[in-house]
Amino acid sequence: MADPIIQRLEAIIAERRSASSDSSYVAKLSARGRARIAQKIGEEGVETVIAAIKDDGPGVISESADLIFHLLVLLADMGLTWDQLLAELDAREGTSGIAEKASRPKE
Ligand SMILES: N=c1c2ncn([C@@H]3O[C@H](COP(=O)(O)OP(=O)(O)OP(=O)(O)O)[C@@H](O)[C@H]3O)c2ncn1[C@@H]1O[C@H](COP(=O)(O)O)[C@@H](O)[C@H]1O
Repeated sequence: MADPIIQRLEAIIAERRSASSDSSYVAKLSARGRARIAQKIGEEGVETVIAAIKDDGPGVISESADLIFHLLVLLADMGLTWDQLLAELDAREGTSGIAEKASRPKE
């Protein structure tokens, strides 16, 4: 079960997706389409990497929060949930990382 803050954010994002783009960042970003949402995840990921390389702990926390927020916006756009993501992690628990990689579908 998702953490309460994640549950609240999922509910807020679901509600804000259909708000006015003038008053809501979620609505504005969602209106720009899935490719733009996905691009934001890439941008926030790069900003997290840069903060990590600079050994900037508060920066990593802040950029990671942006990253998770934008991931939630993407999941909502695709009709997916954080609980599904947690279930995937849960299914991997206790397996070796090497074995897990070998069991993944080939890309
Ligand atoms: N957690 C967040 C959150 N984290 C980051 N952001 C926004 O994400 C953006 C990231 O900054 P960037 O500089 O990369 O992007 P930008 O220049 O603003 O926008 P782009 O044109 O580049 O896409 C900023 O505008 C932040 O305000 C967030 N916006 C909203 N939320 C949550 O979503 C809720 C609903 O927000 P609204 O949709 O605005 O009502 C809020 O109450 C918050 O709880």
